[in-house]
Amino acid sequence: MSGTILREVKVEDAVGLALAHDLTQILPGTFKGRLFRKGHRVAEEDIPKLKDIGKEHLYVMELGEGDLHEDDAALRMAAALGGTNLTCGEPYEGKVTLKSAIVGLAVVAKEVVDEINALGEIALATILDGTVVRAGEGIAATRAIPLVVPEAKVAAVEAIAARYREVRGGAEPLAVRPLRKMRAGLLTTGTEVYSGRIADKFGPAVAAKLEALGSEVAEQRFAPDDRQTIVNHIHYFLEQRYDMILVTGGMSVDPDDRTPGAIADAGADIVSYGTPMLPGSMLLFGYIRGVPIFGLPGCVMHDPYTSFDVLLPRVLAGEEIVREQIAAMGYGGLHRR
Ligand SMILES: Nc1nc2c(c(=O)[nH]1)N[C@H]1C(S)=C(S)[C@@H](COP(=O)(O)OP(=O)(O)OC[C@H]3O[C@@H](n4cnc5c(N)ncnc54)[C@H](O)[C@@H]3O)O[C@H]1N2
Ligand code: MOO
Repeated sequence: MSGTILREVKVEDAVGLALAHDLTQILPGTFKGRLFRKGHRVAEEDIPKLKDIGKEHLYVMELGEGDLHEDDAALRMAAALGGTNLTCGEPYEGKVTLKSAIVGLAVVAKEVVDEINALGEIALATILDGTVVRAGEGIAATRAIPLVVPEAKVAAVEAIAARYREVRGGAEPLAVRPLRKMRAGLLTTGTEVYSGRIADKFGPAVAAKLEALGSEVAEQRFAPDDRQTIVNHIHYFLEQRYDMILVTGGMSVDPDDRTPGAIADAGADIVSYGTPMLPGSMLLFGYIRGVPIFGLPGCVMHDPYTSFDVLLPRVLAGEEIVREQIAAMGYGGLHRR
């Protein structure tokens, strides 16, 4: 703080003065929020309420040159970081939240977050990169830790954000990518399903996962555990020009698990067979004539969060999936213990 004067005033003597910051009330289990807004002029009847939340003294503030109030610091940082499809809220208890305006895939540059938080005195908290967000959900929040911070700290945040944009050819440190509506061809393998021995549970589960993200299964077909039959169905889906091909079942180590071999025989470039995440370790991802193709293991049918649920939104957001990205899914990828 350079030149800022913070004077403590007894609440009894504060009548008529403007509050220097939002004041929070916490009633455990019932309420946590702003009781008084910054700038509110203290009235006689406020005194008991202030005492109830533990305030005996209030600050009267004269901001020095080169200093920023927590609200202004949080606003400037949010403005510097915010990108496409994000809206910036008003300061609340010294915090500004960047919220998604759409359903989409959150883009969060971890290196920017880490560099900013290493500065000290200011905080940037985000969700994880690649998370699916709904409209109105927060993806990041900025805040100054002390009530007043040097303006230079905030300028440093602005410089980090600007440098990232410059070095990455205009890429945004925080943004939300919209999800495309894709039409998928779904091939369900398994002689036990094809023959009618058991009812198909994979089709409805996969359709629900696609629909939840605004896409659809355009056509479902069934095949026994026969390599050439699976290849033929994949080629049929290519002729239909579906945006994505999904093949379920037969992904692990039994002699009847024909799917990975069939996907290769069909002519796919396999980005990865095997994904370091549980559930979903037997997932295969590749491209066939530019069309994304997945081999989906049994767990996708019954587990709500698998490697498919990580990769599907990325594909819908238009990302080109590369091997390194799949290899990096192992850290934090154990969800079935
Ligand atoms: N020794 C090992 N065992 C297993 C491994 C492994 O690496 N070594 N991997 C495990 C993982 S991970 C998974 S996931 C499962 C199953 O993977 P698959 O994709 O090969 O699944 P299937 O064998 O085809 O089927 C498993 C189970 O689910 C039933 N199923 C399949 N499709 C349908 C459908 N459309 N509707 C209803 N039920 C279906 C199928 O009848 C089997 O009972 O393997 C682990 N084991
Ligand atoms: O691929 Mo398994 O699907 O990890 O459970």
